Amino acid sequence: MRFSKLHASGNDFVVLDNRDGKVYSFVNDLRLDMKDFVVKVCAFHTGVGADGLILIESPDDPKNHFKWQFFNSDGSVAEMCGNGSRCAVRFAYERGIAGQEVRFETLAGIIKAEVLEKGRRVKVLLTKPKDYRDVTLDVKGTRLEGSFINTGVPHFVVRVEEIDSLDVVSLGRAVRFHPAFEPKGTNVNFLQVVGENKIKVRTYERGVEGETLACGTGATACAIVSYLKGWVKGSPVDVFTKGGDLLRIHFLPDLQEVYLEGPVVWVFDGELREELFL
Ligand SMILES: N[C@H](CCC[C@H](N)C(=O)O)C(=O)O
Repeated sequence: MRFSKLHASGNDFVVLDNRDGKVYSFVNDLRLDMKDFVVKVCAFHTGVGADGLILIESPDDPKNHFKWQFFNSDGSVAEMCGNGSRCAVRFAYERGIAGQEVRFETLAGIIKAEVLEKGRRVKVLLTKPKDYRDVTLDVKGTRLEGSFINTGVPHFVVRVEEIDSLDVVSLGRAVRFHPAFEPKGTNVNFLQVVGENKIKVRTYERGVEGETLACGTGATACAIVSYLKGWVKGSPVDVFTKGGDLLRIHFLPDLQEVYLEGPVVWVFDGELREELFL
């Protein structure tokens, strides 16, 4: 079973072309369910290793170039993924599934994207931010005065003065499973303002259950909350990620359009063998 490995600022994904349903046949023939398949493929050391897995499928509406199924590395399905979108768009562009302007179907709605620099950069029009509200939590003896916002998936965002020494995993896990966000939980983002229209972000990701090197919808959530709070002046906001890459968030003043832009790397192509699943 052919697969490709791509990463967007260190948020890494296994991408498979399932337009002919071959992945489902492969999984069924091995008497697996998709969750088992995803967990085994995304496992570091024993599998390929990735934060998530993306199936590229034929679109329901022929006006769109493709549909995707997005899975976190724990096998859970997420409505959207900003960095995963950038990888999926690069994959579709290079495989001739789409041209420079791309439209694809996700559980969060139709996502439009633009291929830049022959796919080495991708700019994605995300879903309109929604459900914005302030949220104060007491976790592990710490009061977190933050905000909640949905930028395709749910995000809790809190500003801190010093981000590098923060125990993101411990605090992140406590917030991710906090009753305030039941039943589906939330991604957890910490941001530090590091310049005019520049922020640094670290993210504990739902479904990866750990800190990732970048989170596209998380970076966007932090940029939008920073704008709404007046911590930055406006678009574009540069987001420095844990992995060191810079993501650029563009948006209209009324937030009717929000774009995530950044680099994409196509790492390698490979072949999944059945023995991985025995
Ligand atoms: N783990 C997220 C989905 C992926 C989000 C992140 N990788 C991004 O780039 O937006 C969730 O379950 O909400």
